[in-house]
Amino acid sequence: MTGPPFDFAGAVTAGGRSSRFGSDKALAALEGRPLLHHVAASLEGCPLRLLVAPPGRYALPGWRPVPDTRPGEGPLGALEAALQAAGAGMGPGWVAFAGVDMPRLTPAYWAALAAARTPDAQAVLALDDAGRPQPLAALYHTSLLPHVTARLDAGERRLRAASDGETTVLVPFAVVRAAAPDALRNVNTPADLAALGGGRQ
Ligand SMILES: Nc1nc2c(ncn2[C@@H]2O[C@H](COP(=O)(O)OP(=O)(O)OP(=O)(O)O)[C@@H](O)[C@H]2O)c(=O)[nH]1
Ligand SMILES: [Mg+2]
Repeated sequence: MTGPPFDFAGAVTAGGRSSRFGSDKALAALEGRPLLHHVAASLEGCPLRLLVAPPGRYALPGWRPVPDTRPGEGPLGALEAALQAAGAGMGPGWVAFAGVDMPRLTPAYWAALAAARTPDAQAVLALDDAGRPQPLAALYHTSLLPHVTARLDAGERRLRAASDGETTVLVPFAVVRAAAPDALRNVNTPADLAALGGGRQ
């Protein structure tokens, strides 16, 4: 699947341990393709595509491998690596940052988030059906990098600490659902994958 041309970089983070899944969930199959490919397909329209993962673990044609700045420290560290690489690769701008375990993300989902950007915004997060912001399928601006680095240096590891309220735009679930009904489905366990119709590879 090829998406529309986007004006933001895409970054997939795939450096986790898949401890709840029990084997590498990036490679688990859904509809004959690994989860990694599903997520990447939603971002094929990005002019710069970044895969934040341990060097050599995956090969994804057209995607630039980016090592973690803080290997094994979690997705906030991966966001730091993605913002750094995006800034170096394209200058200041927006980055669509996605977990490898969100196979129902689509170009329409990213377009809906992009349409919600405001001039002062530094992050755009979707709300789920319970009103919770979703930081693992969100847009972040490269101007957040110093803040992310400072939080990491202070010991923070929660991805939701990446942005603060004042410059974060929240997209209502109704808008998300209209664009991509299952976009926020997340695979943490084999049961999550089975619920989407997939199985372990
Ligand atoms: N690059 C990078 N990605 C990470 C890291 N830790 C987690 N992730 C990714 O962040 C996303 C969400 O993390 P989780 O759902 O907790 O995935 P996980 O850590 O592999 O799984 P669990 O071990 O079951 O928590 C997934 O895409 C992971 O691959 C890390 O240290 N580096
Ligand atoms: Mg984890």
